[in-house]
Amino acid sequence: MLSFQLKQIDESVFHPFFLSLIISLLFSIYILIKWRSNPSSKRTLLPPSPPKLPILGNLHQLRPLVHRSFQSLGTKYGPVMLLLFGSRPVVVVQSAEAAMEIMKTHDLVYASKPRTRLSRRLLYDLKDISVSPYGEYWRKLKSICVLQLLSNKRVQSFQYIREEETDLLMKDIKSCSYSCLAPVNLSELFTSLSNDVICRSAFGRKYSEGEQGKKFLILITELLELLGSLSIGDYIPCLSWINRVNGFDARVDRVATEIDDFLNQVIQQHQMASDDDTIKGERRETFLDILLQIYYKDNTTGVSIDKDNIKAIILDIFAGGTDTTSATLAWAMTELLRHPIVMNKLQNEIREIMGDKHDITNNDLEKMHYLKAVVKETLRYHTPVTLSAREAREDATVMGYDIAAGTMILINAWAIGRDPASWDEPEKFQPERFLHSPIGFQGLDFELLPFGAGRRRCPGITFAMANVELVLANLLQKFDWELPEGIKNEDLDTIEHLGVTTHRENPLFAVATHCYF
Ligand code: HEM
Repeated sequence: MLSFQLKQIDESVFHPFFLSLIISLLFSIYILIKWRSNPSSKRTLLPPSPPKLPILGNLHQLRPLVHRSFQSLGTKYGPVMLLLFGSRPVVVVQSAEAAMEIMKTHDLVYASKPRTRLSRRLLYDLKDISVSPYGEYWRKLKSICVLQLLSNKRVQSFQYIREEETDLLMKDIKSCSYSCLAPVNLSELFTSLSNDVICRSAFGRKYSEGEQGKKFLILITELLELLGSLSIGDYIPCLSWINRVNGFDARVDRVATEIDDFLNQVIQQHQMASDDDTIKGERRETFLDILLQIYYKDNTTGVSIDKDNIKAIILDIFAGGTDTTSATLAWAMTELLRHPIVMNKLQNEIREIMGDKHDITNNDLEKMHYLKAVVKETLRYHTPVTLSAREAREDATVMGYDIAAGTMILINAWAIGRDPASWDEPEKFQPERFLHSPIGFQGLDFELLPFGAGRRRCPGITFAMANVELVLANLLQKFDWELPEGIKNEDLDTIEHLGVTTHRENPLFAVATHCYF
């Protein structure tokens, strides 16, 4: 019996497979010893990492509101953590200091955006600005976008559009809410207003009106919800069948097709309207005209674009300019309704500055310091884009940790805005903290990053803030506000909805109780 076993061992040891295994093992040990004894070789220092499961990595530790899961993991594993989404390494950054290393010190290294199957399918194979890889194409398009639509000068020139749309909103509220003391759906009104202002500025007309318009706004919300979700097939390819079985892929295809149809119509209608206006001599060049001129081979910008490029950029403007602005307005009104003292103080400031004057101008807004503090505090406390994504273009470091090329980086701007290392009582809504503080949201102060920072910083800051300040100031100058009967201020919910933009899960309803115009 014993001899039989030894014979078996002898035979297996000299089997060619085992021989090669032993040789490679000895070789690896030799390489390891040599590597350790060589002082010039560097050992990889990876960021701390929570325990992982095979195949899933850390995905099982994430809840739908991912920014909150990251924050709670961060209390245990620190401000720079390495997670595995399936087999994909993802570094999560949650302190001002670490964010500064990514978005300032090594900004060029981290200037690309992660590519996923989902963003390829929904954003024209990464042809838009927000997910396009760092390079000449992205640089040219972003500069066209800034120059022709989002620069200070352009934003000034759209003042009349903001004023007209804000005026319409006030009249709507007066007739719907104030005249019969009925609750008004502020979330819905903010979405239409934000979309109308950006569409009139960029494309020369509105798209939110009628049944078709309502469908389009729902489509944009659905797009952002899909883009903000974790698609299992992107991280665990062997489980991508789940996306087919649970209907996720079908939903993505439907949204991509419906958006494409809609954008084709936008371009077609724009070209027809432009021809009509040219004949009537009423031509006013829009951002879309400029894109179409580049498309028709006007190569003075040094960039050539096809129709998919145009559609991808229009989509950026629709999505970037609608959801973020309306979410900011809805969160600001939510917190004002939850904090009547703050609301009162803001109303007093606005009404004192305005006196008997009806129309609020840019000059008036400049004097409203408490209004600016309320907006900043809203962006800190309810950061609309909670996570900014980057990809390491080459091997690099963050806070002394090694980061391999291709690693996805997620900067949790929401958690940074609530980091006790940077803020006193971060869980309280206190606009006063900004009254005597130089901290701004332009991307220079890394404890407040609602618009990101560095090369990939949001180009729409001036556009968005001009709109948010004007609408908020008008809402509080022209009306007194209360919650619908039966809801106490402190009971108003702040439940968040998942998506690229984190907005309210439930629409915000309020009643305009007094009207001052
Ligand atoms: C309150 C309003 C807004 C917020 C909070 C916001 C926030 C952001 C954030 C966090 C980013 C990513 C920055 C980064 O990765 O560092 C971004 C990118 C971008 N935003 Fe905004 N945004 C707002 C309004 C707008 C508006 C009005 C537009 C234009 C109509 C716009 C267009 C864009 C574009 C094109 C990008 C991509 C930039 C790039 O990748 O280089 N955003 N925005």
